[in-house]
Amino acid sequence: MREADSQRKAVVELEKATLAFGDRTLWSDLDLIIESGQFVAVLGANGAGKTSLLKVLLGEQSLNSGTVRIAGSPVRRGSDVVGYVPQRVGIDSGVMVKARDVVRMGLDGHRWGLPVQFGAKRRAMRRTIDEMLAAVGATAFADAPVSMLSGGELQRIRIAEALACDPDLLICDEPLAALDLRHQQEVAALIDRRRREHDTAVIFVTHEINPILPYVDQVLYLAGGRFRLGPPDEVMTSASLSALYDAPVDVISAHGRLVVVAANDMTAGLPQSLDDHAAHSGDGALHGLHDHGHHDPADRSAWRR
Ligand SMILES: Nc1ncnc2c1ncn2[C@@H]1O[C@H](COP(=O)(O)OP(=O)(O)OP(=O)(O)O)[C@@H](O)[C@H]1O
Repeated sequence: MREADSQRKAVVELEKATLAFGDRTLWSDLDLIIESGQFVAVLGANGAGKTSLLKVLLGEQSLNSGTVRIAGSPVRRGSDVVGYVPQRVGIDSGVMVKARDVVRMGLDGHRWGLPVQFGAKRRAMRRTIDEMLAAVGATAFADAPVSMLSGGELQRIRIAEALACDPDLLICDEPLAALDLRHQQEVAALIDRRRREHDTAVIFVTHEINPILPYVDQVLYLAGGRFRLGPPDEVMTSASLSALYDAPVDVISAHGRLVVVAANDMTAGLPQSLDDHAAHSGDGALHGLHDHGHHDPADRSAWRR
């Protein structure tokens, strides 16, 4: 048990949540509680409903049934208790927009055109922005135009923007996409540090779980209208994923990582194509996982419900 467990609060509360488009159910009867400081990874093939789940939490998508609450209140768009790192890496802005301007935007609910601040207010805002930039290791390029930044630098700025309003919940939609391994690890560690130091709850959609596995408390694995939810060492097993897909899936431990593999001919009849997963790793592996050496099962068990 972590020290602060007694003070943990439920940041996300999904109860019997169901989302369907037409006659296609993405997930149903989903009960998910994410407490402050908890890190939840959402996995699943293309089209499994991961981004749609995030949209529900952002107030952009209604449930067909069930309820969703964030920090004890019904969800609403633009809530400042929620920080969002979107899927796309680019920033649609003029070449002259500086990295620090993007973070400043995060302080104002993601709107451009803050009223001009003077005197003490201006200095306080500048200090806050400097702190956010320092926290994500972006001081060196704070005044660079965002159009000049690398993918990894830009993603740091996006995270600083999302964290600028000190949210209770950080929603990340594939923030590691397009980053090289070193930057994936750095960004993952950065998010982990933030949730530990500020008790920020994190929900993190990813196709590449290796860089975050050391930090994940729970995995929500979506497939074919069903899901598995629990600590990684319970969800990411051959038995668990075979049951989820209703087909043979092997979870193999290799070189300190887990790799999830499906037979090539098993996709027929499955509710979701496993080929989609294979496409991400290029060799039939569904997901590369996970360095057991970093895990602390006793720590994670605190999150079991
Ligand atoms: N508003 C909508 N109306 C109808 N269908 C939708 C709508 N939004 C999403 N879908 C469908 O729901 C499915 C799930 O989409 P979603 O974006 O949540 O998948 P995902 O798991 O995030 O996929 P990916 O890994 O490709 O990003 C897709 O088949 C998508 O076309």
